Amino acid sequence: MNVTVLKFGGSSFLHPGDFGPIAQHLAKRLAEGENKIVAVVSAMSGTTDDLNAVMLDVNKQPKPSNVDAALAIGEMLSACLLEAAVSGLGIRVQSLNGYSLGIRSNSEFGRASVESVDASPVIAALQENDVVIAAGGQAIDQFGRLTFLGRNSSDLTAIVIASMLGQRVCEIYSDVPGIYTADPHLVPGALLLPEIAYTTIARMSRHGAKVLHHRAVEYAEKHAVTIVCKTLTNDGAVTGTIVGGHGNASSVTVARDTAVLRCGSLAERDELCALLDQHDVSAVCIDDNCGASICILCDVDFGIRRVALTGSHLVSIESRTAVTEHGSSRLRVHLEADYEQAITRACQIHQRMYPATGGEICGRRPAKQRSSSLLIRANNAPENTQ
Ligand SMILES: Nc1ncnc2c1ncn2[C@@H]1O[C@H](COP(=O)(O)OP(=O)(O)O)[C@@H](O)[C@H]1O
Ligand SMILES: N[C@@H](CC(=O)OP(=O)(O)O)C(=O)O
Repeated sequence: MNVTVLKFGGSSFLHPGDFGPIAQHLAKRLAEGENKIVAVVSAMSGTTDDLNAVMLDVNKQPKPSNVDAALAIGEMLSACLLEAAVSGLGIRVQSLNGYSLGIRSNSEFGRASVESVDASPVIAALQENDVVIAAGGQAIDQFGRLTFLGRNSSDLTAIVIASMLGQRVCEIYSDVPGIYTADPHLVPGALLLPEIAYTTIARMSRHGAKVLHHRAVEYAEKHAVTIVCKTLTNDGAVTGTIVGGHGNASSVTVARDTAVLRCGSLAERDELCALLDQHDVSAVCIDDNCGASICILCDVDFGIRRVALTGSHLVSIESRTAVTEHGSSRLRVHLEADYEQAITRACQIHQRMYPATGGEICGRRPAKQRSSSLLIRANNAPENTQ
């Protein structure tokens, strides 16, 4: 069966009124001759954070399984709303969520990993309908409990579905047309990359380029799915970047709210680094005059929970923004306590990499942390410098 698989992220759903234009885009694609469509959706912008905050209002230490079930509601709602918008156009449509999608994960709540897939529920839904909407970022474990695949993981759901349906391409829509040499909302001179290799964007993503989820990219590479990054404009869909086997460029990434864990000893730090690596949590080792530390770059809450389970006696946990230079042959990571300072540094690095892009005023997002900076050594980087 020839199926078009697309994903719309939370940045596509700022208001309930945003579901209508996306439904119309799907209708247009069908009218132009496409056979069947699966549209994967994320929670509306801000919803996952809101759901998390509500949980914490009720219980400061909720059970991880409880949190996963609550967070999945954001995507379930988006799926229902897009289904409503599509059915309003007279199109046969059905929405599916983690309970009915056929994606099975392990039970690592908070950031579960996909273990197996069964395409038959999606295929059955496609036989009865022209459009199937899938709630992203969720699965069930072996006991039928809902699991959350991690922040920004709807990309992963889209790639998993494309692969399980035997499709070679997956379209990912966002508020930006594709992948740039830096976050275009923060660095004005950022350049759009027409193509990029899986490994390059996966590494950028692990260091904060949330435009694509690293696990989605890695799954796509393993299952030979080409990712086409797009954005929907008033004049239709625009393609920005093709993610496949080729394409490399220097870039700068910014990861906000990373966690710096100060450890009691070097040996403890190295053990914890190995543990995080084993659980596929991106982290870098830090050697500075404050002692031995680790910086967890993404899946931060999940990573901290894994560390806590070891009973390690951490000296402290601090929040930092990590700015990473992805050069042609090495990575260089800088930690900043002040977010604005981090953006300024990202702009300076980018300008050094691409002098022709000029020195426009950097993008600004509200400052959060007090100022200070650390220079670190990356455990998973070709070179660790300051
Ligand atoms: N290198 C980069 N290229 C493009 N966008 C980036 C990059 N780094 C960070 N971003 C950010 O990623 C955002 C898109 O990701 P996200 O907000 O998760 O979108 P969605 O909700 O559509 O999944 C962009 O708005 C941009 O600010
Ligand atoms: N619940 C996810 C939704 C998601 O995947 O986000 P997006 O597709 O907007 O990056 C999150 O906010 O983490």
